[in-house]
Amino acid sequence: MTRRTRLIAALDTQSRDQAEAWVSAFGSDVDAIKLGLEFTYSCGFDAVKTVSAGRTLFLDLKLHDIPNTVAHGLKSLAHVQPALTTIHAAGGTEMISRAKEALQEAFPDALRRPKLLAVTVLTSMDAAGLSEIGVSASPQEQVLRLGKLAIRAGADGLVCSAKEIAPLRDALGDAPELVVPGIRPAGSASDDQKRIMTPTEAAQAGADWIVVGRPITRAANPVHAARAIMEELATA
Ligand SMILES: O=C(O)c1cc(=O)[nH]c(=O)n1[C@@H]1O[C@H](COP(=O)(O)O)[C@@H](O)[C@H]1O
Repeated sequence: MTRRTRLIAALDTQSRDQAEAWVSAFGSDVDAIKLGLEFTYSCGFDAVKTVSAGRTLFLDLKLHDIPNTVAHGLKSLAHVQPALTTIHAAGGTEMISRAKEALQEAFPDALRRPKLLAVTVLTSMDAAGLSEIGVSASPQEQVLRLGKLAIRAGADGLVCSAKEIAPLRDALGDAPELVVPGIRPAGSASDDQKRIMTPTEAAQAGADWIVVGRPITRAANPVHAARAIMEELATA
């Protein structure tokens, strides 16, 4: 199956002005924007709505709580209208299925319903980090375990690193939306990311979306950095 891998720019900032400036500078140089907990906690939901108006929004709040709390939290997203939103797969089957039901109730029109993405193992974790929290499985084994559980429970897609795309596709097929952070163009700093790959590698492995933050937002020219990644994706 041929898929076009699309670029999500992660606008991790506490400044509404900065986020607005990036969004207007990018134009069509990115396919979607991501606003996460840094922006939402600092600037609030009204700012999320204003900054994302007219754009495809990935609202990344990574909910992880008891099923009832997660379900009610998601129901209140009806006024924001993201295209994608996140919960942690480690919340388990009941949390994920209640999350899905909540989105179905809050967005009765399936075409306007946000896709529910389950975060598997954060791309900032490696085997040592997993072992520290009592998980003896490798990152790949743990991503597969959580990914299968999440899709069975009703998630529409998964957040994983590019290293796990091939085994996830083998296990789950083409349908789940795979959203891939931990992306670093060749030669850029890895920062706090541990499981990283380049845009080309992620596209060739079959990512639906890549999520890129600092390599764009901290570049001397964020628009040029975004454009270079789009060009890399187009020729991958
Ligand atoms: O859910 C995410 O988007 C996410 C999951 C994950 O495992 N790793 C990860 O880095 N992210 C997000 O992807 C973005 C990556 O940012 P950079 O490391 O600056 O490119 C950040 O906004 C993270 O919150």
